[in-house]
Order: sequence, then structure tokens, then C-alpha cells
Amino acid sequence: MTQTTLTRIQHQPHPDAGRVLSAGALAFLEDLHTRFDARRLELLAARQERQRRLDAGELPDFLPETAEIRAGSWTVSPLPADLQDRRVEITGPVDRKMVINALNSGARMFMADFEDASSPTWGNCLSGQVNLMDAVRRTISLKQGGKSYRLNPTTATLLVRPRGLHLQEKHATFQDSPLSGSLFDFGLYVYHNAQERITQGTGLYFYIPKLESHLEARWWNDVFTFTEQALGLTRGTIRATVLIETILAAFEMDEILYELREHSAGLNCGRWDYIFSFIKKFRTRHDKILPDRALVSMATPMMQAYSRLAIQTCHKRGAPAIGGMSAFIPVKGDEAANERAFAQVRADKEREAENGHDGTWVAHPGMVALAKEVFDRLMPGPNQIGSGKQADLKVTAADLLTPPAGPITEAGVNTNVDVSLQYLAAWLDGRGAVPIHHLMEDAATAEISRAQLWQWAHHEQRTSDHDTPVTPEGLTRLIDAHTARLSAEQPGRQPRLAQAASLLKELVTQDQFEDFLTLPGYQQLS
Ligand SMILES: CC(=O)SCCNC(=O)CCNC(=O)[C@H](O)C(C)(C)COP(=O)(O)OP(=O)(O)OC[C@H]1O[C@@H](n2cnc3c(N)ncnc32)[C@H](O)[C@@H]1OP(=O)(O)O
Ligand SMILES: O=CC(=O)O
Ligand SMILES: [Mg+2]
Repeated sequence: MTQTTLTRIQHQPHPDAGRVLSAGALAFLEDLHTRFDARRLELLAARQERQRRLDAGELPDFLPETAEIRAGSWTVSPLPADLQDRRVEITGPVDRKMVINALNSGARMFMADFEDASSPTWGNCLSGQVNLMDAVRRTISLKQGGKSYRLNPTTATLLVRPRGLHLQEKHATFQDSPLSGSLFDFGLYVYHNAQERITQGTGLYFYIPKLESHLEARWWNDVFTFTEQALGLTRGTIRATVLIETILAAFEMDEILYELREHSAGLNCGRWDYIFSFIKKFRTRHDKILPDRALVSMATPMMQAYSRLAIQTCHKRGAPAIGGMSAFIPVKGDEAANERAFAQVRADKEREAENGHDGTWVAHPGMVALAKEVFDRLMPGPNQIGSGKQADLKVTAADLLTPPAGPITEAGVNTNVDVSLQYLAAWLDGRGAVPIHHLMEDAATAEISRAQLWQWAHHEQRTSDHDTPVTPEGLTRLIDAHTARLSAEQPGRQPRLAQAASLLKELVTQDQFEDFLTLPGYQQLS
């Protein structure tokens, strides 16, 4: 560990540390840590307490104590000019090539992701900050694979997603306690780029992941307000779009916007973590078992209720409601499969635009033009905030809590094992987003796969097509078989696949449900 003279933060060495972890940056991180980390830990403890109540049979509902906020006629602060039109947002990890390609992709926005799409190795976290610093200053370039990469004259507006509240940064400590991953990613980006952003006439824009309550939104709002004061920024320079990607947050959308009203840039429907959260929060309930992952689509009534409620809530408050990510990506070398992938994305984006979303996410530059064409056609203005769409919608707690019916199949079980294994192996390698079977897989999609295996075994489900019981012993055998197959297909990867297999066995066969696969995974990450 290296200790600097000005702060009590210690950190592991790294070639990028000199630039990123400057004395001033460390002092700012220390300030954030000492002011906000104890409350973060209390919020995490409150999640555990809520889980105990859910395990005992309580179901979420709209909060009686905040009824006045829901009934009130407030709005969020007006949006800055460069957040008015967000029709296509590309997302991707903070890898140097991806950052350049995403900024050049033709999308209006780019969300640079320290979260679902990133494996939080020390190297990725620090080089990600360097890449963003260079991108903000427009000096970013790269020569790789015989190609030269640099920014186009016109680029996407940058949004940054820091890690969720549950994640720590073990490579940097304060009095032997790890720093918060959220504060580390947020603090470094804001510290290094605030003045540059102001000079460029724009702001500091964030996506906030995995919130479970409006009290967590309040914590972020306090972090933003303190940061603006500490760095001499005008109130509202920091703007955040909150992902509604937990079942609990779906019941507190108004309250989350209200807490952040001076800093809000709306909400987003993070569908993959939302599905994962549904499994996780209702782990003990036999009436909340989900069918095969492929069947829990945005077209199901439960997911439609969620996305329409997000649109209604945002528009009532003058805020944008951004859609989510279709996992289909272009398929090289198979025209028919490629056409099917594009048709899937088109249908998803049309549903979102027709429902009233103000923009959407794509996972790949190849999908930008398609999503833009759909939103240009169905959303003539910069957004649909004043469109009145979903204004008369009535969503009940039951609408949000009734899972779609459908089978659990042999193929569903096998795909979950295969995808979980391949994803965990990639994540342990330091890659947080990977193509598997022509789908984008990241931490959120992989969470669904491994959580379903646990849920189906824990609740003694049987496959509908072969009547095979899903059991811990059966899953262990299946994981071994898939590991052997993948090891044969991918020479040299056996040790990493074996490591992934061991982690996956633990996750799906243990009695207790593990809240995030990234928590035990991080213990093995360098
Ligand atoms: C649930 C959620 O949270 S969704 C949001 C988080 N997830 C993500 O952001 C995933 C984003 N997508 C990706 O990471 C990638 O598209 C992957 C991993 C799925 C596939 O990536 P690849 O295998 O590199 O795809 P492919 O080979 O088709 O890429 C072609 C080119 O597009 C680039 N590219 C692909 N996806 C992206 C992206 N999202 N952003 C920028 N560039 C991209 C590649 O770098 C490559 O560039 P090159 O031609 O200069 O070498
Ligand atoms: O972050 C997005 C999601 O779908 O999860
Ligand atoms: Mg997510």
C-alpha cells in the first residue's frame, strides 16, 4: 500500500495511480468517505432488515408515510439543454477503445459504465478514470489492431455510472476500511472533470444504479450537494438519472425523484437488474417463481406495468423516462440470425417509444441507427414529457408483483448454467460485458441466470419438458458437465472455468441466497 502525505487514504500501486490518485483527489475522497460512508453502511443494514421482513411474508406497497409527496404537484428542476433529447443512449464499459467508439457511435448519449458492464479490477477502475479524463478533454486516442482511434468532431454527451452502494473498493482504504465503490468512482470523475465540464458549458451527469429506497436517493442527493459546495459548483450542475431496477424502488419512484429534484435527470427502466431483484427479494416465496429467463420479457404484464408507471411518474414531474436494454446484438456471419436480432431490438424500441419513453439504451454501435430511426419516427419532439401518454394509467401493487406464468425447461436450466459459467469466467478475467450466444451479457443478466438456478432448486421445481427435478446435486453435475465441455472448446481456459464453476456451485447450491454474485466474486478479483 502507498500512503500519501496529505490524506490518510492508502492504496495499492498502479501505473495510472499517479495521475488519478493525486493528493487533491485523495483528499476529496477522504472527505466523501468521512462524511458519507457511515450512512452508506446504515443504508445497507436497512436493506438487510427489509429483507428479513420480506422473508417473513411482508409484501412491498406504496408507502403511506409519503402519500403527500405522491399527491403533491411539484416537478424536478428544468433539464439542461444537453439532457432534453436523449433518444438513443449507448452504454459500455470504460475500456479505452469502447469509450472512443461509443462517443463516436452517433448516439446522443453515452453512459460510461463502472457498474454492470465493468469488472471492478483495480486496473479497470483506474484506467477507466484516465479514459474519461482524456475523453472529457478530447485528447483520447488509441492505436490497436492496425486501427487508429480518436474522437469525431461531434460526439455523444457523457454520463457516468458509478458502482452500486453494496460494492467496496478494497484497493483503497481509510484507517483499514475499504472505500465505497460508489464514492470512489463518483468522486474521482467529478473531482477531475468538474472544471473542464463547466468551461465546456455542460454539467456532470450520472446514472445511479440499484437503489432500493428513496432514503438511498436522499444519500446521493446529499453527496451531490456537498460535492457542489466543496468544488464551488452551482447547485444542479450535477444531474443524475436513477435506474429503477429493483422491485422495491418501483414503489418509490415519486419519492426518489422528489429527493433528487434539484439534481434529477429522470429515471431509467433497468429491466435486467429489476428481474434479478424480483427473484432476490422474494427468495422465500413459492408464489414468485419466474419461468425461463427468455420468457420474462418487457411484453409481459408485470414488466409493462413497471415501465408504464415509470413513464407516468416521470412525466408528471417534468422528468424524462428512459427505456432499457435489449440484449440482442448484431450477429456476424449469419444473415438470418442477424435479421432476427434486429427485429427483436426494433420491436422492443417501438414498444418503448409508443408507450412514451423519452429515449432508450443500446448495447452496440450497430444498433444505434435502428433505435434512432424508431424514436425519430415515433417521437417527433425532443422527448415525450408533455405527451400525456400513460397519464390515465392505474398501476396497483398486484400489477407489479404478479409474475408472468410460463415453463421452466431443460433448455432454460442449461442456458442459465452455461451463461453463468462463461460470464463468471470473463468477469474474473476482468471483462464485465461479453457476447454469449449473440446476446449481450453483463453482471445484471448473469445475476438472473444464477439466481434462477438457486430459486428453482430451493423451491424444488421440475422441468416441464422432461420432468427433471432441479436439485443442488443435479446442478452440481450440470455445472461439471458444462465446465468440461467449455474447457474442451476453449483450450487454455480450464483453470479460469474451474474457478468460475466453483463460485457458481457455491452460489446456486448454498442454503442462503447471496445478495450479489459480485460480492464473493470480488474477493477473488485482483
Ligand atoms: C443490464 C445493463 O446494465 S445494460 C448496460 C451495461 N452493459 C453494457 O453496456 C454492454 C455494452 N456492450 C458491450 O460491451 C459489447 O457490445 C459486447 C461485449 C456485448 C460485444 O462486444 P464485441 O464482442 O466487441 O462486439 P463486436 O465485435 O461486434 O464489436 C464491433 C465493434 O463495435 C465496438 N463496440 C461494441 N459494443 C460497443 C459499445 N457498447 N460501445 C462502444 N463500442 C462498442 C467494438 O469495440 C468493436 O470495435 P472495433 O471494430 O473498433 O474493434
Ligand atoms: O442496468 C440496467 C439493467 O437492466 O440492469
Ligand atoms: Mg443494472
